[in-house]
Amino acid sequence: MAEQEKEAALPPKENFSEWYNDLLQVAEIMDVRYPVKGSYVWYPFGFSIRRNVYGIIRELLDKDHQETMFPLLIPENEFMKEAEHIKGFEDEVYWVLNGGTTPLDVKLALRPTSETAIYPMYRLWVRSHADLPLKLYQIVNTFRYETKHTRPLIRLREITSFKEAHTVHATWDDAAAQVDEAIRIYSEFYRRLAVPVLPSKRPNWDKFPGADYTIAVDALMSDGKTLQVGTAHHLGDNFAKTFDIKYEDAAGEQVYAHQTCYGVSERCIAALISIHGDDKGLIMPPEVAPVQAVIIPILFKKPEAVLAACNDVKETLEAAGVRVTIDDSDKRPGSKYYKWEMKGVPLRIEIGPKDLEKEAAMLVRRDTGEKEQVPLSSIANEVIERFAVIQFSLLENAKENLKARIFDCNTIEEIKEKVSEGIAHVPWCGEEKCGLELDEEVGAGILGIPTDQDEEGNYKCPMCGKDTSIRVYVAKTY
Ligand SMILES: Nc1ncnc2c1ncn2[C@@H]1O[C@H](COS(=O)(=O)NC(=O)[C@@H](N)CS)[C@@H](O)[C@H]1O
Ligand SMILES: [Zn+2]
Repeated sequence: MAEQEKEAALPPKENFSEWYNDLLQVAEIMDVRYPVKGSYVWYPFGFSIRRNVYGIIRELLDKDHQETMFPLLIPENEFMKEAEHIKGFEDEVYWVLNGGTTPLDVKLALRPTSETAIYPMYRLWVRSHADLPLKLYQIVNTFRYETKHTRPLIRLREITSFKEAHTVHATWDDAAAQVDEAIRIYSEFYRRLAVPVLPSKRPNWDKFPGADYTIAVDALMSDGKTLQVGTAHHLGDNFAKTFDIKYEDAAGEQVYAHQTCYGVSERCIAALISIHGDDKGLIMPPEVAPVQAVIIPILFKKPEAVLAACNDVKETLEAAGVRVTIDDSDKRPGSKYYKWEMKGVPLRIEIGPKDLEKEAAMLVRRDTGEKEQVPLSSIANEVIERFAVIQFSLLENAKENLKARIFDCNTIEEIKEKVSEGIAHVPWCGEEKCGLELDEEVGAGILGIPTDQDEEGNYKCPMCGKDTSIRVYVAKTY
């Protein structure tokens, strides 16, 4: 990859939009110059982050799901079967009309999501309650003709990393338990990325087309807007009735199955970049960092001895499973620091003649800048311990920041003021009319009813004044 000729200056993070766009390029995560709107190119460095991040979601799902892959193209007759689903996607679906110069007799949809590709096959696969629960997932590209402003990793027309799980159950309750399990898996997935998320039940007007209800997890981005970073849908037996997915129960009756589906996309990477980065660039949680430690030789004296020590340290760390590199390029140390800080490498290891005299190395944390000299003899333990400390610190800081930016509000004025900084926690009577009017009034929408809705208090809906015991999150969103 062509090295950055000059050290491209990154705007300060408070200019979040410019900071985010420039960082994707300068840190070599995504190249946004591809000539199709809403389609972007992974640089190898960015793709390595994706591989590590999706390795975690696979680890969590593979405990009791199976990974598979369904076709990209969906025949129109299948796609058009589920009325609500079509209504939800008719403006977003791409169609293939020709094969070469031959018009197709059946139009083919590029999957915007795969219910209508998968469920005709589930109809063939599900026969008896012994086949249930069926829990499959795939990680594929999907296509949505987004008309809102497209943004790399956040709002794509080609979603390159769409992890969609589709499960089949004997009863509505079993499917409801699976939706809760999906949100638990997502909360654990995001904890591993040191990204705190808020699970909430979406209001009816914002649920997935064809679902009974939707529970989503939202992350608070550093500009105070929230990003929906995962969703789980209870599909009831709506799709089972449409696609005739039935099983024979213990009494020999044919029963329609109940289903769920749940998905995340590369927004998970947008969230970790946005939440952990700073003015110097990325800060990678160690578990997903393509390079976890970079060794910088300080070569003004005894260069051979220093380089030999650096290679020993690299071998020792590699043997301990650390992703480590030595930057022995002929750049001056300062520009090396700049490059690897930009790429968010969690730990820098400086080794020079003075360190050698003490048989030590200087460890520098990317997240805090803290420097500490450690003995070469225990470098692997010292490095691995610090990864755990960095992970804990990134998550705790992010949790504190989130907590500090959720504001209890009771009046429209308070809500208006607070949604420009973060999330308003607002009483709501539950009426759609009030919910939509609130959105109009304050320019921010109801995210949903927190799943950990603790107290049943008595509040007044800020729109209609009616007594209510529930409060919802309201925020400006991506
Ligand atoms: N245009 C987009 N670009 C990037 N990510 C997106 C886009 N649209 C949706 N997503 C992400 O994909 C997740 C799942 O999409 S969804 O429409 O909510 N749900 C489904 O498609 C269901 N079939 C579950 S997989 C969303 O929570 C959101 O995080
Ligand atoms: Zn109301």
